[in-house]
Amino acid sequence: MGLLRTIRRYLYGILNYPRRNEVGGNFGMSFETPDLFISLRTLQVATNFFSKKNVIGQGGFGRVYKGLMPNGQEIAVKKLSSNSTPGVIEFTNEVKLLSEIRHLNLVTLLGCCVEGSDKMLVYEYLPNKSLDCFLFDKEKSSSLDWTTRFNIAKGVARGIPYLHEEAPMKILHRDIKASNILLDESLNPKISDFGLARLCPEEDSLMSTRVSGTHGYMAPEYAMHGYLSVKTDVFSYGILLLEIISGRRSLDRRLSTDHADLANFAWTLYQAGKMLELVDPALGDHYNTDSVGMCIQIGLLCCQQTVADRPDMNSIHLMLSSDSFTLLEPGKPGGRWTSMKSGVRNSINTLEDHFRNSSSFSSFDEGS
Ligand SMILES: Nc1ncnc2c1ncn2[C@@H]1O[C@H](COP(=O)(O)OP(=O)(O)OP(=O)(O)O)[C@@H](O)[C@H]1O
Repeated sequence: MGLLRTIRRYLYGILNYPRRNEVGGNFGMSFETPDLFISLRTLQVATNFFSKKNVIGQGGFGRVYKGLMPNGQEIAVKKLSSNSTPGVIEFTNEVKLLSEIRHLNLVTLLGCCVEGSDKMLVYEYLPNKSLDCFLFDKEKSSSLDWTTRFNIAKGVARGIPYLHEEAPMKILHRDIKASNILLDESLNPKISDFGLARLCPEEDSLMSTRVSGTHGYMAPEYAMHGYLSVKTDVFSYGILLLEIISGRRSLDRRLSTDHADLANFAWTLYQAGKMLELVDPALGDHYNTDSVGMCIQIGLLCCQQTVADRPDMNSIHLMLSSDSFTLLEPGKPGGRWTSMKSGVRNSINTLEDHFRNSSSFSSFDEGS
């Protein structure tokens, strides 16, 4: 109970500072409270008492429900499982970060609810769900033509540098992957799920005690040694880009060793001068070979083993936006990793320490 009270107090502090009076204007919403808190009762009514019929997704921390607000606005409510202990940290993290950032290619947080053991996040509703629902579904993948895929790749490449360089707080997402790219009615992408996001390290990279993310998208230096930097997001973006081109998952253990790891498979084809064999068969011949070739090369540049050789996200966006960019030859992609280095968990200079020591976290730590 004490912890929940602290979290609530903490969230209240964050959400009312510094724009208590701006919220309605910012979100164009007419919720019953002037801040971001939405009552449990309102969400119960909006989701038909969290009816099974309203379930639109299931994530690692709980179910996602579709809801309808009294003003007619459609919403998505992410309800954290009450027994989800790590979820409390991710929850506070997500609310804090999302309440401060606005971008066309990032999902908008409309509000949150903390009542009793219930913790919920309320987002704008994206009618086309997530990219993975299209990409890895044989029947739906054909509705993603190359122009749409390229537009999605570019949109994500616009959203990440906003997080890295332009947002009020510089942020690492840490979990860029197809299921975290939501699609609006016109299939424009919005990056979601900031549960694992962290403030950008002030130095080039820092160590993280808790290595979290998704297998198959994690940069090897992060998975194995806990080194975290903007280039870990770049690595994940590269994997995502190769998935968008190929319609294949980053890791597919049903395939032979040579084919299971997408980045290595793409690299082998690239070196053999057969990179177009990577293209999703669902695209048939309906794609621009120059544009696809450029994207494969950019994807491979992002996945390089040598961290310093990976481009930053702003450069990637520039490369995708210009035909005349001369791309470097990509080096070897990050190898597969199997275990995390044990010393990582005991590291003193942790990103979590850095995060806690920042003034914005002091109210959370007090009394917890
Ligand atoms: N704002 C939204 N609008 C529409 N659908 C959504 C929205 N948010 C989430 N969903 C759907 O709910 C699913 C689960 O989302 P969630 O972010 O909880 O988990 P995830 O990213 O798939 O997995 P994990 O949390 O384990 O990384 C998504 O894949 C998507 O299909």
